[in-house]
Amino acid sequence: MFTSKLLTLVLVVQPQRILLGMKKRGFGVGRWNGFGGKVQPGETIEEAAKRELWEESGLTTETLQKIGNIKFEFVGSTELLDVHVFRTDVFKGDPTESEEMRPEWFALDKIPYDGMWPDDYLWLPLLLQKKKFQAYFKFEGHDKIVDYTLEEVEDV
Ligand SMILES: CNc1ncnc2c1ncn2[C@@H]1O[C@H](COP(=O)(O)OP(=O)(O)OP(=O)(O)O)[C@@H](O)[C@H]1O
Ligand SMILES: [Mg+2]
Ligand SMILES: [Mg+2]
Repeated sequence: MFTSKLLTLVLVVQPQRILLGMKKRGFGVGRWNGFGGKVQPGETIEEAAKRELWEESGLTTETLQKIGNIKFEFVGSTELLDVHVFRTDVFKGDPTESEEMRPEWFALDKIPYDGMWPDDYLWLPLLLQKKKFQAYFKFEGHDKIVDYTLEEVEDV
């Protein structure tokens, strides 16, 4: 009865800053987020993560670290989102605006949590500390978390 949609999310981190993109269209429009999207048939999750990073930010990377898995449920919807979260500290290229995202660097103490999905505030600090995590969030609409679990894990 519940179906699940595989998605990727990549956060590009440097010692003092993080790259986020302003979503210009579609799901999450108007919010800052990492880069990512739907895994396509015939692709591994990691391949999809690299492809979406390239399409949305113009950056390439060889070295994605698996860092988190988040399941999202939206009240009234039978489609769960299964988001695989990666971190990379090594990349090539210059951030370039795409049709989907406008990239911008943020100092690590100036992350725009108020302009992000409300769950990000809870797990992004773990990612920044390179702590692996597993999480579940239940949303009512797109602004309100009504239930969640978040735990650090040895392996994602
Ligand atoms: C609910 N709380 C959430 N918190 C943080 N991030 C969230 C999220 N819910 C979805 N996400 C991310 O949002 C992107 C959606 O995918 P999305 O960009 O629409 O897909 P894709 O790039 O394939 O889009 P196009 O079809 O080309 O427009 C994708 O990275 C996914 O991980
Ligand atoms: Mg996307
Ligand atoms: Mg995309």
